[in-house]
Amino acid sequence: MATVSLLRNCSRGSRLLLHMQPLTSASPSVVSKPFTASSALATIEYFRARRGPFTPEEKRGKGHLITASTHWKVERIVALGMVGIMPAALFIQGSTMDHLLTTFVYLHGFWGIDGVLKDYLVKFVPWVGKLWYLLAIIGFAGLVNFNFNDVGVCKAIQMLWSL
Ligand code: HEM
Repeated sequence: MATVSLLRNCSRGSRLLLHMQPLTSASPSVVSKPFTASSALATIEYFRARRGPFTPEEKRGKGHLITASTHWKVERIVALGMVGIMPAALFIQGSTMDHLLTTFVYLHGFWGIDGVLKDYLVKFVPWVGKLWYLLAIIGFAGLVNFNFNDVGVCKAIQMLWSL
């Protein structure tokens, strides 16, 4: 269900970007309207992440992407995914599992630390988010490289445990 609504929001978002108009419905008039400053503002408003309160219409997906809540759902899907992937990695190994495990654990850890930094540190060190993004990109690239050009994370964890 969450995936369906995510896909629906993505397709709505891409249609919106194409026409630079807030999408109120699948009305054909949206396609013919010219690009104006107010429609650009409406587009920015549509994508702007905010914490609410949301109207019942917005909660049903009208006029706002509700990016923050979509992000919240994706975070939970990733965390739940790890509950299956971690034990599965004990039995099924290979490059697909290496990349799956890396992506899920890394995304979860990335968002977890990102949340902690935003909650407690950004107030005192405003640039810490940028530093975190940079470190995270370098770290993820390193893991992907390790998966492609070395034994991969599953085998590496196994080798660590057998020491
Ligand atoms: C199956 C394993 C795991 C599950 C189900 C899980 C689930 C969760 C959940 C539900 C939260 C709370 C999110 C929130 O309140 O916003 C969380 C937070 C967090 N997790 Fe995990 N997690 C798992 C493994 C891991 C691993 C392996 C790491 C390390 C890379 C990690 C790092 C974090 C961090 C840094 C936070 C944020 C803590 C905070 O906000 O104080 N988790 N996790």
